[in-house]
Amino acid sequence: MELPSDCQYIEAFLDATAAERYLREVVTAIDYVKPRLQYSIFGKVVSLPRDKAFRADFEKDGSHPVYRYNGKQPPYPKYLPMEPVLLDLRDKVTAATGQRCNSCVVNFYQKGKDKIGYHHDKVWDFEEGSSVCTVSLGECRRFRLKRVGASASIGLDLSPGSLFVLGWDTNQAYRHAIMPTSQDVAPRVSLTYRHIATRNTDL
Ligand SMILES: O=C(O)CCC(=O)C(=O)O
Ligand SMILES: [Fe+2]
Repeated sequence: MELPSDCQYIEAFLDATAAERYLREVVTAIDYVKPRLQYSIFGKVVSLPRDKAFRADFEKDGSHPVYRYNGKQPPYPKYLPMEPVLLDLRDKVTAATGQRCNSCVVNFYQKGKDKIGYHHDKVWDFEEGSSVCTVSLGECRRFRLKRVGASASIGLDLSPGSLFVLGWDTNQAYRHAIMPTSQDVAPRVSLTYRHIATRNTDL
């Protein structure tokens, strides 16, 4: 199925050997926020169905971008500087797409039931007009894009070593999701690179 024109799927962004090597490096380097983050829905507090880690470029004075994905108010997530493996992939992403990226949220989908429900990325902290660039590693999982108000969706299997670019307009007009699966699958890691304008020192 055809993707919207501001999106791009580069299946062989990394070759298979590089994808495996980066997966091992990311698994070794990244500690996720523990316990799993929680959110409230209809008055009930539940854990997110995946693990997350927040990384960004830090200045010498310790200031850094913050992406408040969960609401405009503090507290915002705890950020750490990007590890060398994340910097390395960030540079490859920018070389392939032209998109500058100063932050990376790592998502870890350990089991098939781990997922992300349909959502728009919150853009209040984004550089206006920027795209979200996602590198997938590990298990291949089904991504879906669904136009607001539509029932049909576009499905895409995000394979290890692929790069998906979600354009600004598509993020507004469509919601996106990673579907759960009842199959017994290996873990998947996604590196979601963004260019964030808000800094912790602005808040
Ligand atoms: O894991 C993915 O590929 C998508 C993650 C996502 O949509 C997000 O972190 O906002
Ligand atoms: Fe998203």
